[in-house]
Amino acid sequence: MEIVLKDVAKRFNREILFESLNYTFKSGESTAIVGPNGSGKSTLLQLIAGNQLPSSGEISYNDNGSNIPVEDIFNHISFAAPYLELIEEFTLLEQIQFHFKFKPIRSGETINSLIEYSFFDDHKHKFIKNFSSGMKQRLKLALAFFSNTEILLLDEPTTNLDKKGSEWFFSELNKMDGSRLLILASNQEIEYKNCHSMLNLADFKVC
Ligand SMILES: Nc1ncnc2c1ncn2[C@@H]1O[C@H](COP(=O)(O)OP(=O)(O)OP(=O)(O)O)[C@@H](O)[C@H]1O
Repeated sequence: MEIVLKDVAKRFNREILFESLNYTFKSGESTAIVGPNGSGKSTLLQLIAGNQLPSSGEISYNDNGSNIPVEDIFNHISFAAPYLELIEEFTLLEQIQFHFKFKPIRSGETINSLIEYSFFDDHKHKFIKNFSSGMKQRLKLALAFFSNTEILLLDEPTTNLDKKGSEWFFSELNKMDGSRLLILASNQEIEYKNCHSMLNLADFKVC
C-alpha cells in the first residue's frame, strides 16, 4: 500500500495551511506528522482519510499497482483521534460489535480478547456516555489496533491516557504488525520518537 501526495495544498478561506506537499507513505513504514499548533496536522490526517478534500493537488492510494478510489479508502483505514466520536448510546460491547461489522478483526483476535487486553473486563455493559475521556481514548485506540486494516492513522494518541494507558499504548505500538502503514500526528516527541520518518508541516507553510 502506498499513499501518494502530489502538490497537495489546503486552505480554509484565506488561511493557507500548507502547499506544495509531495510525500509518499508506504506499508511497513511509520511517519510522524509534526508542526506547531494550527499547522494542519489533524487536517492532513482528515485529507488522507478522505474525510476532507485538498484545496489543490491529489492524494492517491495504490495497492500492489491498483488504484483505490478515495470513496473506498475508508475500508482500508483505522483512525483514532480524540475528536472522533464513539456512539454514546451504545454499551462497550455494542460499540465493539458495531465497529467490527464494518472492519474485520485482526487475525487470531476476538471481541473478548480486545476487552481483556484493553482492561475493559468490568465495563462490558457500561454505556459509552458514562466512560471517562481516558477510557474513550483507550477504546478508540484498541478498535484501531485490533482492526485488520492496512493503514493506521493516529492523532495525539496518548491524549487523556493515564500512565498505565500510555504504557499499554506504547507496548501495542511496538508489537504492531510491521506490514502496516502508520501515520501519527503529534506535538509530543515521546509519542513519535520511534517513527521511521518525520513530515514537518512547518516546511510546507507559505511565508
Ligand atoms: N473546518 C474548518 N474551517 C475553518 N478552519 C479550520 C477548519 N478546520 C481546521 N481549521 C483551521 O486550520 C488550522 C489547522 O488546524 P489543525 O487542527 O489541523 O491543526 P493542528 O496542527 O492539528 O493543531 P494542534 O497542534 O493544535 O492539534 C487551524 O487554524 C484551524 O483553526
